[in-house]
Amino acid sequence: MSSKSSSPSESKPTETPVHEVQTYLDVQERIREPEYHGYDCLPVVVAGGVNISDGSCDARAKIYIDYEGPAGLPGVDPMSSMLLRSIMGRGLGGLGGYGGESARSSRANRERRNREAARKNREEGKANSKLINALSRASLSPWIHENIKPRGWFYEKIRDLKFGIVVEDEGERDEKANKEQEDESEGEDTEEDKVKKKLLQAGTIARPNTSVILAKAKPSSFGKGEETVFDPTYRNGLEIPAEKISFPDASVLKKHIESVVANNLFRNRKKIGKRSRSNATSGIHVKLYKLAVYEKGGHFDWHMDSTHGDNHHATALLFLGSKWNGGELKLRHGGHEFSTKDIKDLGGKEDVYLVAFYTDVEHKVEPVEDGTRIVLQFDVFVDPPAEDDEEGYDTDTSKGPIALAAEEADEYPVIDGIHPESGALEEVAKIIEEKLNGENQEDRLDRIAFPLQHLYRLASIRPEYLKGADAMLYEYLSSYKSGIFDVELHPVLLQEETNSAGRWIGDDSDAVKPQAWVFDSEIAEKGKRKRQEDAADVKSRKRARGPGSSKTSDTSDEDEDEDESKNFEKQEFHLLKNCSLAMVEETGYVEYTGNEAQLGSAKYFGGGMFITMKK
Ligand SMILES: O=C(O)CCC(=O)C(=O)O
Ligand SMILES: [Fe+2]
Repeated sequence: MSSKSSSPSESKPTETPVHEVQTYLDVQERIREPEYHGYDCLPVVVAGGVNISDGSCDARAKIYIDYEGPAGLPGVDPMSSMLLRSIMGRGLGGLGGYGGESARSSRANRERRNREAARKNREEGKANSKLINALSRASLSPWIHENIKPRGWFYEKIRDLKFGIVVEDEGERDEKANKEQEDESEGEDTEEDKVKKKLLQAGTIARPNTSVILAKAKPSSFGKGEETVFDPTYRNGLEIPAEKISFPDASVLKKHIESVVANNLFRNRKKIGKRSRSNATSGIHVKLYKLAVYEKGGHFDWHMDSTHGDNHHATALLFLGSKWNGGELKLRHGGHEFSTKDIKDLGGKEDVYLVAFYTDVEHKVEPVEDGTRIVLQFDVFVDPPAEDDEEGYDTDTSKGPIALAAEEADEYPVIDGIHPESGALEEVAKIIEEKLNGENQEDRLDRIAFPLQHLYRLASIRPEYLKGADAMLYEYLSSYKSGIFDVELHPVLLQEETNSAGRWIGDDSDAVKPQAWVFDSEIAEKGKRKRQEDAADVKSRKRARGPGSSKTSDTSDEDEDEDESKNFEKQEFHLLKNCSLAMVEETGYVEYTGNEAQLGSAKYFGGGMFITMKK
């Protein structure tokens, strides 16, 4: 949704607006581009049964969509997602279907197939909603908040921590500017430059000097699609970049944030299992990004934060002890919501608060009613495992702290009521095992998949970078029964096929309901084959390829042989309501990112977890 006001709870459009359809058309263009194929995504096409590339159909799997949703989850209107609106708005629960359907099929054929699919869905819906339900309950909080209480040991340590703003000496500035113009010099400050800079004291963590800060803060930009823009109707705030903020020693503060974030949001990182408070090498490090200031009327509408590296996975906000009213921070993810309004005393004088969340969690700052709201924003980076160091992160998934914590749900921090329900993970694994390796050989699936709950940069869809519930499920399923499953991660593009009016292709007839299919990466394969044309021999190009062949982009002959042995004829993809994957192609979901434009490799992608039985 491109309009800032069309959040799930705020609007329920009845028609699909044209600009949203345009986004989908853009996506369809993207998937056809050769560069896109280079990304090696598995395009999961939710369509009218028609292959977008040539109208043929090569469906190999059923897609199940969480229609009813698990009972008891705080609801986000399912109509909020364009994709789900299109599919669910027609009152079809647990969509699914068999076989292929060509664009040229007759209407009668389609109707018959639809009736048949609907009947099968009803029969199977019950069984499949069990998996979707269990997956939804295997959930982890995507955020944490901590009141750094006055009189607490840590508050005492940081309350008087001073900081300053680096400014150039006013008198020297013109002279320097002239000199720079003459020299045309750019880059690092010389020793001489540094001398010319001075530090303005900006107060302490508990008592920031508002007037000094306001005098030096500049208007904040934000990323809208591929542009970085200023638009006070979307974001009206001021900021001072990290380079201009100087702490004599911020190590205690940073270590604390690192340890809180590590122990809650990244429990699968190195040494976290030890749960040592003083552990500074938790595999997480934070870097100050900026100081943000909102005065009366200041606000920032819904967005996800832009990322500053493939290993940048969370944002930590330290609310300084200035006084303000309003300006609540709202967070939402996967149907869960949180608001700082519920935190007593936030905005109370000298109170310090910490809120941290994964970068793909949508958030907004409501208008400040009065006072000045001052926040230090930190980027949270996950240290990549050292290349030659297998112990760089916890590879022993059988004892992974997330898996352990999930088994012992009581021990896991329960935040805002979101926590893994004990038993939910085991239930997920059991259902998957039954589907892949059940007694009745005929009914066995070759592969089963579900979406990752978080969004990632393309390069970050890797086991060691998984966030929250994704990390937990990956660990659990990889180690289930000493490793009976192969668990693969793939970027996934969910795609809806509509015509320019936003109608399903073939939607001219009441009888024709949308069918949902998972396609294998045939489209990607075509692009890949084209690239290989010059190099590869004709024979190998003509060979039929299985869907498993999409998992690497640099396919060698050896890989091809291996890929061909994998033939996933029967697969299922289970799509959860409110999952980021279902929303990722909404205009509003990806176009409004944090502080800068989201370009190239910094774009968010959805992913899926694909499970097969180990051979
Ligand atoms: O100040 C806040 O609470 C959050 C600001 C924010 O979301 C941002 O600057 O990206
Ligand atoms: Fe943000």
